[in-house]
Amino acid sequence: MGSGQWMVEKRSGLENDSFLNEHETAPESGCLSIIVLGASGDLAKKKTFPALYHLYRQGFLHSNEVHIFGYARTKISDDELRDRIRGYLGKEAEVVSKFLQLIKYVSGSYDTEDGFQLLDKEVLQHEVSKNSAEGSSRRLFYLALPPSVYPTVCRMIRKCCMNKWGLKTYIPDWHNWMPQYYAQPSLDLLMVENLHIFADLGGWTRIVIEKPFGKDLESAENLSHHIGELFEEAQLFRIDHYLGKELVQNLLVLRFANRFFLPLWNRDNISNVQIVFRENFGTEGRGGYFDEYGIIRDIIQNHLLQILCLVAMEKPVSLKPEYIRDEKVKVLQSVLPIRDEDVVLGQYEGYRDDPTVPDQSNTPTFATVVLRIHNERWEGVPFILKAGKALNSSKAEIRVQFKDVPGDIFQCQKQGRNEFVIRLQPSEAMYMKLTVKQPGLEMSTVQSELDLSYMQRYQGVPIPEAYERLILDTIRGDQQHFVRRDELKAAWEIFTPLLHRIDNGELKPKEYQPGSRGPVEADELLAKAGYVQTHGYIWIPPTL
Ligand SMILES: NC(=O)C1=CN([C@@H]2O[C@H](COP(=O)(O)OP(=O)(O)OC[C@H]3O[C@@H](n4cnc5c(N)ncnc54)[C@H](OP(=O)(O)O)[C@@H]3O)[C@@H](O)[C@H]2O)C=CC1
Ligand SMILES: O=C1O[C@H](COP(=O)(O)O)[C@@H](O)[C@H](O)[C@H]1O
Repeated sequence: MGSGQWMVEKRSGLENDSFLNEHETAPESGCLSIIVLGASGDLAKKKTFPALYHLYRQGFLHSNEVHIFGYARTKISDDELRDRIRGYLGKEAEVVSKFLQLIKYVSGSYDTEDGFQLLDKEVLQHEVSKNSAEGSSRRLFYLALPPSVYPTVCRMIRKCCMNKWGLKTYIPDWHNWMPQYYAQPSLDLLMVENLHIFADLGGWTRIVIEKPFGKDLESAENLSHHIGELFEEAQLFRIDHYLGKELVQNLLVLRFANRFFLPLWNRDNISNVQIVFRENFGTEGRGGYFDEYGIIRDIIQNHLLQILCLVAMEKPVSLKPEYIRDEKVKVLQSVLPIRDEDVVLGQYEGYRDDPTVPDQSNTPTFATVVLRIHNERWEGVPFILKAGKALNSSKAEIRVQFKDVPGDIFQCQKQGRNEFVIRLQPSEAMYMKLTVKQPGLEMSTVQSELDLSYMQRYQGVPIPEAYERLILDTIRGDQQHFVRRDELKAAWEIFTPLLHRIDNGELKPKEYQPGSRGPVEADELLAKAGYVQTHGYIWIPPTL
């Protein structure tokens, strides 16, 4: 169904976005308003606005149809907001200043209607100024806010700021008894003899929510329930920015578009899988936030678990977002309860010196957790999720270690196992550690690698920032790389019992030196889980 047409159909409720998704016909034009709530904050400044800038610079956002609104309580002018974010954009002064002109700032509270009514008025004014066909305007709300205010903010958006469905043009007789514009919920008023009439003019309202989505199963479910009463799932984009990273997006291609991985990707061949996140700095100014959450909620329950899903899931029926997310949910539901002996927690020395962190804090800044998947493909293969702050390096990678070669006639086992490593950052790469003949006259073996280093192989090809890609997906209505409600629930089901035990002080983190590998017990757990470290071989990212 194309833009500008009316449709009369028997239907039970308002399902505009789901309907469009189902038919995949949402037009990609029309007035677009992007509203960044929490515009004065850290994420907005460092990630959201720069991502929007890059989309603009590359021509994905057009100045003739897009306008960006910042909203927060802080009382600043448009120019003050622009000055705050200017330094985080780019070096092309002219493009930057054109982009900044698209931004307007509205100040208001998060829990009263007047601010949101003002915001709505500004957005509407922009839509009218662009001669947007009534009903075709698109409103994207990005919640760069602490989760505590999500419920009230969502309520306010629902009440005051939904995309307007213009009726005047299309039902000339009706506008005499209706206000000129109707927000979506009012469409129920259009029920005539059990027929609902609605416009499919490509307009929508979508909400992007930042993690953390709750603190445990119960709080996450409450949040989902609350927001679910206001918006349909198809309107909700729960962002996990690791899903926007280039090599995370490559996982399904690697696994399902390459014949040689298909027969190997299972318990018969793979000994263990490690998914690792390391940062060489501490909580740095975010101690207050971090202490409430800890490394499991901050990194493992979301970023690393999402990666585990993509590594372990079965092939989806097709690339339709719902098929992919169905498979992810199945993997999560197959994860066995976590055993205490499969966990090592750490806290770096000096973490509690931060004045915003309580002196007695039990919050882990490091954790290794071994997950076990109870299904035909993965029974017996440990998935080791490891994350830590203030370690000796910064990187994120997936390391798939294969089993020993049976009947080792070269006696090369001591040199190390085959590994397939996907390096997410820095220096995106994937390499396969394999044993080869040492070049020369002797018949001896050595570990080497097949290396696909992106910087070398794709010279001059820019790798988009995760947020850039995910915001574009939101505008396009593609939910493949966003977390669905049941996925979130299944993820919390895995970690909630462990988190409660940590919160209650039943499990204590071990102290480790900043700049170290973390607690030594973590390496012992790795060895116990079956990981065999290769000695004497180090992969070095190639330089140009
Ligand atoms: N910063 C980061 O790198 C990352 C952040 N996130 C998530 O993104 C969201 C935003 O993060 P971030 O920008 O760091 O957060 P901030 O603490 O900077 O908060 C954003 C804005 O929200 C308002 N705000 C802050 N505290 C409160 C409060 N208690 N009640 C109401 N409003 C408040 C402030 O605006 P004002 O007072 O002007 O209204 C502030 O500028 C969070 O959910 C966070 O977990 C996710 C990944 C990374
Ligand atoms: O979500 C988060 O991610 C960052 C790390 O993101 P990256 O893209 O730089 O790897 C982490 O520092 C932060 O604690 C966490 O909230």
